[in-house]
Amino acid sequence: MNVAEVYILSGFLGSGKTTLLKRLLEDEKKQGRKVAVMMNELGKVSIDSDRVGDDIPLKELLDGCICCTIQDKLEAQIQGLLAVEKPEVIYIETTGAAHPVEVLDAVLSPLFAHQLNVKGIISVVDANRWSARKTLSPQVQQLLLEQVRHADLILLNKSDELSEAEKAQLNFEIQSINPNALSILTSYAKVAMNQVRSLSTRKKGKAEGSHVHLDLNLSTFVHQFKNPINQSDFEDFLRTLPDTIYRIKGYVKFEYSTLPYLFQFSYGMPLYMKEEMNLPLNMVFIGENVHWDVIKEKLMKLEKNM
Ligand SMILES: Nc1nc2c(ncn2[C@@H]2O[C@H](COP(=O)(O)OP(=O)(O)OP(=O)(O)O)[C@@H](O)[C@H]2O)c(=O)[nH]1
Repeated sequence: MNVAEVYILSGFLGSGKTTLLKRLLEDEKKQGRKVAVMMNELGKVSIDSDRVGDDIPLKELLDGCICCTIQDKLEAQIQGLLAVEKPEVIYIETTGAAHPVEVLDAVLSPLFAHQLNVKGIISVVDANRWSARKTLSPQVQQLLLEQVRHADLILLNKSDELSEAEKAQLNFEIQSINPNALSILTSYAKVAMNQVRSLSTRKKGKAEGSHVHLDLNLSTFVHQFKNPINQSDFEDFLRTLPDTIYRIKGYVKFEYSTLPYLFQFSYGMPLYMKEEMNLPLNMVFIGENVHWDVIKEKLMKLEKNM
């Protein structure tokens, strides 16, 4: 089965994400890999898509932000890409207003989680905007913070506009918020490609037989059920989960039904929707500092109890 690498480019409006994307695509051209790019803009017309070469399939996710209104559309588009274009790598340039957890959530569908290897979230920080962030609304300040906190690689961009003292101060501030990520001072997003490509090599805590990605801060875990389970045992299991599991979604079959349910769990709230057909019983988890091997053990026990 083809597994496509996925890079998520995050960062506030105007921070330099497209500049970075252009660099990454130039490098891909040299490597000769098959690339797909997904972009989304807040408006109807995307200017940035003109900057991508003709030979790269581009799916634009207009009419909204990846994180809120168009999750289903994104899911269908990725599925289409995987089936038709079979890219080796997918770059997702998120809107500057996107929250990294929501983006990761939108990207990972239980329908194709096994076909994607999410290498990491690269956040581009606009150095001047960061320094002046106290003048922004509390919501925007929080978003900037989250984009730093959840990143695996942080580019402190537009450093050409900073003095040496300001550079040191910025680096110090960012590293104290996210000591796990590599942070690099850049000008026009000029980053050494090996620092981008080596993101996955810093994985840790991989559970046996499972797919764990992004182990630095946010991490994801995919479990495949082989059998139906008991619903009340499943709900007991949910109650034992750490509150650093932000999101679960996937298909699960209960003993009383021949068809699966789409299960959604967001910040403690479970939701079930009955499906009309049989689907692979994959369940995707997104969390922070979670011992996935413990979760996996509990999930396997649910199946054994049957
Ligand atoms: N001085 C300076 N300007 C930069 C740097 N990086 C990018 N820019 C400029 O900043 C502007 C925004 O860069 P983009 O790459 O389009 O930023 P973006 O994050 O994709 O912007 P949105 O698509 O609006 O979210 C452009 O005019 C870039 O040329 C840098 O390191 N220094």
